[in-house]
Amino acid sequence: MLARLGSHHIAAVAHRVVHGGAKYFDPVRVDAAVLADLKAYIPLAPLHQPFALEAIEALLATAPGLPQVACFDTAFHHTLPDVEKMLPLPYGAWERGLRRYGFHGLSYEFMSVALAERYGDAARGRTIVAHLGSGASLCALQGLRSVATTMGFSALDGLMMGTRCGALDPGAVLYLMEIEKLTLEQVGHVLYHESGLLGLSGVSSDPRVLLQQEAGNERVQAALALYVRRIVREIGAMAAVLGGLDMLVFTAGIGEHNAVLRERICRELAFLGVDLQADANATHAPRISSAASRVTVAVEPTNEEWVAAWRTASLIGRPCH
Ligand SMILES: Nc1ncnc2c1ncn2[C@@H]1O[C@H](COP(=O)(O)OP(=O)(O)O)[C@@H](O)[C@H]1O
Ligand SMILES: CC(=O)OP(=O)(O)O
Ligand SMILES: [Mg+2]
Repeated sequence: MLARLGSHHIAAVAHRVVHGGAKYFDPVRVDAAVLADLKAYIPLAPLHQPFALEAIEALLATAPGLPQVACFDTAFHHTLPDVEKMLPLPYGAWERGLRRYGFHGLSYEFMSVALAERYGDAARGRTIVAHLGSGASLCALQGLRSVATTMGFSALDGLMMGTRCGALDPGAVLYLMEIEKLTLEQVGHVLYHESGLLGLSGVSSDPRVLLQQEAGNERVQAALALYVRRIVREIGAMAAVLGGLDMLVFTAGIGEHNAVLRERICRELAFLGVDLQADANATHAPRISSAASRVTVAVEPTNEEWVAAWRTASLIGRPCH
């Protein structure tokens, strides 16, 4: 990487760090003490946290003077009201930091900038952003701030994902461990790596592959149907929290590129006043709702790296281009 940059001066390195725990919200310059804190959150985000921290640690060793800034996926959801943050566990859990943090915050922060630019005040109302990538979540925004989100304490909660289960009855986890005798490690592997689209279909975590094999494969059909159903259910829940819906935005790999799944999701949302314009949806146009739709439906490419770079530049006092 350094060789590729040649003679360019590096002012700082921005990192997307998925979990900032209860301590870190604003971007922070990472030193050995901060790194040690962030390592404590590895069990809360095992698919993400270790890899970001590995990169930071390697650079701390090779270029100790180079500012490195951690930008947190959890930060954007700092505005959630307590009623969304709290988990219905014994109160001590809340005091120990067991609560809904929410993720994909860099993506939602990007949306708060991009949607305001493209739609002005129309984006400041009751908006739901669907970040559908390998991981997937929804964020309900009011005045472009997060008021509800589907991911929780870890990036396992909420929507069904490529290999992650999403929201699951905790009783199922107890059953897997107590009756089926899975160890803690095995159950973690099932929930993070062997569930979701891959687990149900037995074919792939990628909807592109599943859509190709759907005809004649009942497990693939079931996986896609549940994937869509979970999104529809959660959009209904978010709309209830918002008291209605003005704008629905699709982003990330699947949200930006998969017109078939967008169509299947939106078809179930007619009761909210969602109506797609088929050609606009097929070509991934910025606005894919029909003129008659009561809800503006948008496709907006995300850019988490831009947010991390922008935040890092602000922290170290350099302009960001
Ligand atoms: N051109 C495309 N057409 C359809 N789906 C796509 C395309 N590009 C990416 N995807 C989908 O995006 C998903 C990955 O999303 P992405 O946001 O890149 O995830 P992550 O950042 O978590 O790796 C893949 O499952 C794939 O189905
Ligand atoms: C937090 C998370 O799930 O991120 P990703 O979608 O990139 O896996
Ligand atoms: Mg992503």
